[in-house]
Amino acid sequence: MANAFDTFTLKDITLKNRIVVPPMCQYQAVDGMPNQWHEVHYPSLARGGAGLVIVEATAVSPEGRITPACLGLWNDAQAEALAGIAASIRRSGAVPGIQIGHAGRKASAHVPWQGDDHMAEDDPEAWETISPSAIPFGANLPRVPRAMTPADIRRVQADFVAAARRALGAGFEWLELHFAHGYLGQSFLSVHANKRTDEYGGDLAGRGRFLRETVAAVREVWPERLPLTARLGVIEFDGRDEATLADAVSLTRDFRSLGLDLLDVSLGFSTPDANIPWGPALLAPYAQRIRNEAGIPVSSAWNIDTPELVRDVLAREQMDLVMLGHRHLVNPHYPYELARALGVENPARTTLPPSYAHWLDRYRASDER
Ligand SMILES: C=C(C(=O)O)c1ccccc1
Repeated sequence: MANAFDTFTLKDITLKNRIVVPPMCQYQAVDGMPNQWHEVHYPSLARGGAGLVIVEATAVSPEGRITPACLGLWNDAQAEALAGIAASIRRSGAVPGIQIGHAGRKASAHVPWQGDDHMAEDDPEAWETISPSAIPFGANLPRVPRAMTPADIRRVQADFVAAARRALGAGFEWLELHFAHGYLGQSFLSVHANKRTDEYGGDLAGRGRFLRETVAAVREVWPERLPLTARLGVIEFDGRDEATLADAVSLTRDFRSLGLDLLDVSLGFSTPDANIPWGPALLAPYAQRIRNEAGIPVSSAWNIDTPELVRDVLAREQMDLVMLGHRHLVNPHYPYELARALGVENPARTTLPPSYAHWLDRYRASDER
């Protein structure tokens, strides 16, 4: 039975605890390049005590960005700049991870606080969107994407492989393929987005082919000794959940046989009509099902909002790693708060750098006397 401050070893990487800062888009990049925003954001989070910090969705090509302000890993200059981010995460005490992805039909959008919607097709900043089929997401993202040709599929898969190579060269030690949240990978799996009649559509074997092939191709270049993971929407809350979950278990078994080391269990977000039952640790039961039925370690996120929920999802073996995004944005030192709440001895020394722990231990706060 694991607890939040147990170590976790996957291949040659050992995390000092089960706490993960999940990828959370910052929408602060220019031409895919990180800048001072990211140079402050990531080490600040890493200093807080999490075992793993995963850099936000980083596009494998310019058209794979969600917005013009998304990070990219399609050229060497971006890789070089991201190497500095990886090093700063490691220097700050966490393992550096990165999520690479392609936004598919959700691409070419304004940043959330500027509309969160598709840019007009004649907007000079906009670009063509692609997807398995010419079916729009709808709602705030109504643009009809171009249906991908086999050549597009091969090109995008090659872009994932090139980005993985660059991530390795940049010093990242944990790679997550973004196959969730209605982006390109999820769209291939989704019956809402994929109506192809060729080998990349139809039954699960067809709808899963892009994802399986991409896992296999990236595994070829990502060293066996480093964790290769994927974030997958295992449920859509669209009225066909049992079918989606069964597909997700089957596909995850395939991923495992292709060399995937862990699945990051998330939501599909493939349709604007989803009826998501937001609530405490809402995905934990589905994470447990994937963990048990696919026989693979899992992480998961979404409303694991209290120390008691963190304690319980690990104690119940519903997941191996907890992804605490909201809590870290509110308090980058959340692991300290978690350690105190869970009764960990010496919470400051357990979670924070000596420069902080020294003061907290020597001059205790009035509520700690
Ligand atoms: C920007 C997102 C990402 O990178 O996955 C996202 C999108 C929808 C829900 C949560 C997160």
